[in-house]
Amino acid sequence: MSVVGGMFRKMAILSVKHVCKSYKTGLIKKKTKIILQDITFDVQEGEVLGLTGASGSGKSTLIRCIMRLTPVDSGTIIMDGTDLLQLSPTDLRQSRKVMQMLFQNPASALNPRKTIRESLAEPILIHQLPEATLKEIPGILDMLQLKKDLLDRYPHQLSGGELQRICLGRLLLLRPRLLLLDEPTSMLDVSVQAQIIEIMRNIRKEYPITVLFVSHDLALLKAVCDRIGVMEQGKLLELQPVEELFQHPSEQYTRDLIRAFNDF
Ligand SMILES: Nc1ncnc2c1ncn2[C@@H]1O[C@H](COP(=O)(O)OP(=O)(O)OP(=O)(O)O)[C@@H](O)[C@H]1O
Repeated sequence: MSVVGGMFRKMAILSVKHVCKSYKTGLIKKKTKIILQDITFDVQEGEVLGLTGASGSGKSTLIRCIMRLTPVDSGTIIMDGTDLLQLSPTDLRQSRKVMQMLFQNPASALNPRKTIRESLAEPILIHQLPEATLKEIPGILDMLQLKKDLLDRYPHQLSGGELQRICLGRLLLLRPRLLLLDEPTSMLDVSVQAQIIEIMRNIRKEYPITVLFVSHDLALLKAVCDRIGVMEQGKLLELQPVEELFQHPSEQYTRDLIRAFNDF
C-alpha cells in the first residue's frame, strides 16, 4: 500500500482497450509515426494509478486520447460503461464534468485580470453548479494547504506551486470522479514533493476520487499510487501494484528504471 493508499473497490471506472494512435509526419513523403500500440488497462474506482516511462513514450498522448483531445486510430475507451469515443459533442461536454485534467502548465489558463476568488468561482458558474458550491472554497484551500488571503490576490502575486494548487482546486470544486494529472510536479521544486503527498492524502480522505497520475518521478508515484504502469515506445510494458512492481518488475526496462531510481 502506498503512503497515501486507500481501499479501492475492484470495479473499473475507466477501461482502455486496444488503443492505437499514430501521427502522419513529413510534408512530402508522408510517414506514419506510431505513438501508442495496443494499449489496454483498467483504472479501478477509487485508486490512484501512476503512469511512468521515458520522455516520448506516449504518456501524454494517452491522456489526451482519454480526454478526447486527440483522436485514436482504433480501440475503445469506456468510462462508467460509456464508450467515450462514440459520444456526440454534447454528451462529451457532459462527460468532461466527471473527468477533469490538470495540464502540465495549468496556471497559464488563469485570467491575469481576475482575482483567485473569481478564478475559483468561474468553473462553478460555467458548469451551472449550485451557488452553495462556492462555500466549499475555504475547505478546498485547506485541503490544498493554501492560505485564505490568497483569494483576493491576482495570479502574478502567487508562486508557481500555489498557482498549480489553485488550478487543482478549480477542478476539485467540480467534484470529478476521475482526475487526470499530467506531470503535475514538473514545474515545481522537488522540495514540494512531501507537500504533494500530503495533499493527495487529504484529497483521498475528502473525495471518493480516482486519479490517473502521469509522472517521471518514481519516488512520488511510489508514495501516492496504488498501481503503476510503465510505458516504453508507445507500449504499456507492465502494470502492477506498487510493491510488486518494485520488488518483482517483470520487464528489463522496469528493472533498469528502478535501479536508476535506487542509485539516485
Ligand atoms: N501532434 C503530433 N504530431 C506528431 N508527433 C507527435 C505529436 N504529438 C506528440 N507526438 C510524438 O508522440 C510521441 C509521444 O509523445 P508524448 O508527449 O505522448 O510522450 P510523453 O511520454 O508524454 O513524453 P514526456 O514525458 O516528455 O511528456 C513523441 O515522440 C512526440 O514527438
